[in-house]
Amino acid sequence: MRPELSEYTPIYSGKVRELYEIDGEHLLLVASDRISAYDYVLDTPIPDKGRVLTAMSVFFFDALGVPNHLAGPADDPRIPESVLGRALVTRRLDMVPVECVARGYLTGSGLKEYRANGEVCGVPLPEGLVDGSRIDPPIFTPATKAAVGDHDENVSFERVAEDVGIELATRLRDLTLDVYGRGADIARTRGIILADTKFEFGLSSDGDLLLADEVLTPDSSRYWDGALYEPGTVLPSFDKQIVRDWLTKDSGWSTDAGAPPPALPAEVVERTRARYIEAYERISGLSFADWPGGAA
Ligand SMILES: N#Cc1c(N)ncnc1-c1cnn(CCN2CCOCC2)c1
Repeated sequence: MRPELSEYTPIYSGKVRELYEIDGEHLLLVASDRISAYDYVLDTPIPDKGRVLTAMSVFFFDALGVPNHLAGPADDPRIPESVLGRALVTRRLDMVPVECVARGYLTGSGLKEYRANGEVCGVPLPEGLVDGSRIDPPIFTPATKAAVGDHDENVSFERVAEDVGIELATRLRDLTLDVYGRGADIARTRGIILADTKFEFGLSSDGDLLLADEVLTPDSSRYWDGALYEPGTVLPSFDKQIVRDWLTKDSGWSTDAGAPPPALPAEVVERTRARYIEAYERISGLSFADWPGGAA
C-alpha cells in the first residue's frame, strides 16, 4: 500500500515542480504537468509532461553514470499513487547555491551578454557569432539562484570560486561540462540538439558531490530539432514552440498584453504532449508506454 502525498511535508514549490520531505534523509521530487511560457505558468496542464520529464531525468542519470541524488527506482514504494511516474525519491543534500549552466550554442541571456561585451560570464568568445552559433568547446556559464519568478543572474567562474571556494568551483565546472557534453552527444546522435542546460549539485553528509534536481530535461535545457539546424539559425523550441506560436500568432494574446495567456485548445495540448513523448522516445530509445504511472 503506497502512502498518500499528504503524509509528506511540502518544503519547496517551484513554477512546475515541488519538493516534499519523506524523512530526515529523503525527499520526494515531484514534477507537475504545468508548462510555462513567456514567464507565465499556463492555466492549462499538459497531460503526462511531468512523467515524461521524470523519465528523461532517470534515463540520463542512468546513461551518464554520474553519482547523483536518486535514492530509489521510479516505482519506489515510498512514491504515492497520485504522483507515480512523475516523482522520484532522492537523498537530501546540502545544495550548492550555483546554477551550473553549460552552453554549446549561443542564444538567450548568453547572446545578450556576448553582444554587449564579446564574452559570457567572463569567458571571451570569437568575434562574429550570431544567435544560434555553436560554441565549441562548450562553456561553463554559471548563475546565482534567483527567487521564484525572478531570472537568475549570470556570474563569472571567479565569482563562483569566491562564493564556494576554488576547489569546489573547479569541480562544478568540470562536472557540468563533462555531463553536458556526454548528454548532448547522446541526444545529437538521436537528432536532438541540447543547446544548453542547467544542473544543480549538492553535497552528501559524506561530502560527496552529487548531481541533483532534474537532468537534461526540456525544462532545464534548450531542446532543438537537429534536422532544422543551420549554423547561426534561430531554432524554435522542440517542446514549447507549438504553445508559443499558438499564443502569439493564433490566440489574440501578446507578450505585452499585460494579462496572463489564455487557456490552450485541446489540439495544442495534445500536439505538445506528443512532442514531449517524441523527444523522450527518440533520445532514450525506450517506449514511454512502459513508464510507471499514467491513466489507470
Ligand atoms: N533536487 C534536489 C534537492 C536535494 N536532493 N536535496 C536537497 N535539496 C534539494 C533541492 C531544493 N531545492 N532545489 C532546487 C530545485 N527545486 C527542486 C524542486 O522544485 C523546485 C526547484 C533542490
